[in-house]
Amino acid sequence: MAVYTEIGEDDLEALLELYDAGKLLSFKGIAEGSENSNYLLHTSRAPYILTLYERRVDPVDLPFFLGLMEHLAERGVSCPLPVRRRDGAVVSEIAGRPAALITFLEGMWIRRPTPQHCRKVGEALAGLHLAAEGFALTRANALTLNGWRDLWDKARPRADEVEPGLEAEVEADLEMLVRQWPHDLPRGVIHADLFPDNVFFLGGKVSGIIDFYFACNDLLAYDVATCLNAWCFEKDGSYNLTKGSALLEGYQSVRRLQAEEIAALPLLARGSALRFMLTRLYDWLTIPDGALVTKRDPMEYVRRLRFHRQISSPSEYGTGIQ
Ligand SMILES: Nc1ncnc2c1ncn2[C@@H]1O[C@H](COP(=O)(O)OP(=O)(O)OP(=O)(O)O)[C@@H](O)[C@H]1O
Ligand SMILES: N[C@@H](CCO)C(=O)O
Repeated sequence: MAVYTEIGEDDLEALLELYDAGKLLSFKGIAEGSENSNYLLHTSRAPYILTLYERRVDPVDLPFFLGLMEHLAERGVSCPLPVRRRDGAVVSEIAGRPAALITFLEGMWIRRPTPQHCRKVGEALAGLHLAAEGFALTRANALTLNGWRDLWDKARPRADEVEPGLEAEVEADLEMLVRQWPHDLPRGVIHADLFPDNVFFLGGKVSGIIDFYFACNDLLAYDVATCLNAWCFEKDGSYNLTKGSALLEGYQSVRRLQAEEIAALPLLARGSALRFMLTRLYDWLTIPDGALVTKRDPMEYVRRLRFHRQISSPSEYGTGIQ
């Protein structure tokens, strides 16, 4: 459940007065998600999503996130479009939180992705990378090497509560990644959180990409690695080579990966697994039990880390390179 901030009908009606978005008919909090509060609104004009930005979103970054959605939508990516107020602004305030009204996208996210879904998400990711070219604003990735270290410093003293030995294991990974992290690969705007719950499908096609609130400028292949982690592992923790290969083929049918990017995949996938393990671990240790937020299991990503550690060739992800 992710409704951290409750809003009242009067406040919402007053907020809608600022927009040309019709009169409020109904609204309800959306249970899914974990980062921000989301409401589904029905107005006399259309359905909309109202997002209230919570803990991990720095309001300074909102022009980047919302501007990126506008840039991508103009270039044919199906993503929410921020609704401008009558005065031209896109960021409002409600219940003391910064908030934006965005368009509603049709579709459902896929609980059990097939190789065909993985291929489609690969294509969509590459399409997003190409469409983002030329976006004027930039944002550094707050959740790369330094950000990992900051999170780890906070979580580390209690890591062994989650599994004995985890502290030493993660510390060794982090040190290795800092030493070996690639810096010279192609860069651009990345989504940085393209998990199944952020991709809507309709009739077997990608109908929309949402949740750009970790987007930033970083290595394009790192986004591919994040998708391999998020889409191509089974519930039992095993890697599905057919899915991995489909995702990579889908991506490369739109944007070819350079040999250096392919060679770096094991390291990038390991870094990406560490990144999601760390945010999950931090939340696991800090969000009180009983809060209206679904806590995601850090151990799922510890197991991904262990998998990537024993990879000896990128072909084990399905790249087709021996
Ligand atoms: N533009 C949209 N159109 C339709 N539904 C949306 C839209 N934006 C958000 N939603 C709904 O709200 C839910 C949560 O949104 P979102 O993933 O952005 O939240 P979050 O808290 O940032 O989640 P996450 O944990 O993935 O970071 C989605 O699963 C979807 O059901
Ligand atoms: N997609 C993230 C949550 C939002 O950042 C995870 O599964 O840990």
